[in-house]
Amino acid sequence: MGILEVQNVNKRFGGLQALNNVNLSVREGSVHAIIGPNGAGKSTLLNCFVGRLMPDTGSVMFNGQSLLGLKPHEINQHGVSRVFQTPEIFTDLSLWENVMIASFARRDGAFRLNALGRVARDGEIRDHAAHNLEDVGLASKRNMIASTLSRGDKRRLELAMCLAQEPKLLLLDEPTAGMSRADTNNTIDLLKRIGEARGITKVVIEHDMHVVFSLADRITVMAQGTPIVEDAPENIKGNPKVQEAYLGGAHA
Ligand SMILES: Nc1ncnc2c1ncn2[C@@H]1O[C@H](COP(=O)(O)OP(=O)(O)OP(=O)(O)O)[C@@H](O)[C@H]1O
Repeated sequence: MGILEVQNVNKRFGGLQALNNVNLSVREGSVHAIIGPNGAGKSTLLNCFVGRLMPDTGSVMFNGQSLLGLKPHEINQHGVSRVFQTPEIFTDLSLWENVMIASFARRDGAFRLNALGRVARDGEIRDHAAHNLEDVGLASKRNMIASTLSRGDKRRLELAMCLAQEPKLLLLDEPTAGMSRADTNNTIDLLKRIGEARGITKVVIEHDMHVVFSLADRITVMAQGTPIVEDAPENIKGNPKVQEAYLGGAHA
């Protein structure tokens, strides 16, 4: 039994079957990549894990509890955090303030900007935020305003905000999209280091195969809304079904 268990999930947008009977089991402590061509349903599936979309049918269980019907912040409080393709950060605030708000949300359940004055005087929150900024390598930039950061640093900041909520499951939606090769490699190292130190289970959606094969210990390949192969990374590349999916052929 995995920490995340998805059974028979279907999601239709009008005439389009975006998810077609999806089953997925994510083992605790693993890095599970979900790959597949554009439009395969990867983001739709992730959205069903975090309360942004409700599947038409099926179940999504995390740690033995159903996530369906819960609000995004309630799912967050269950220990599921998501890093988005476009970082969701407070651009007018300092890095320090951003992470303090996330640390506070861990206790309070929601991001509250109006609590910032009180939060900033809370020693435990300050220490917690400092620790998480340190972990992603942004401690020296903590007083900078978030909007002035490079794209790579913005994503690191968002990661620090996710970590501040102490997730058990971290969902990463193209964590290196738009990054230079150097930044991509730094992010891979960072995610590996954090995974080992904190034992967080990760689900990664990614198009960059260098990232996928550097991080994942299990890969699910989706095509046309359905998982067509699940296997260890070393068995994925040579799989004819995977090659067919990427060449644009309809799967059997
Ligand atoms: N809110 C929506 N309304 C209508 N159609 C949608 C919606 N969201 C996604 N789709 C469609 O559902 C299908 C699956 O989209 P999804 O974004 O999940 O694919 P993906 O595998 O994440 O693709 P990509 O790798 O390009 O991000 C696509 O055909 C997409 O156009």
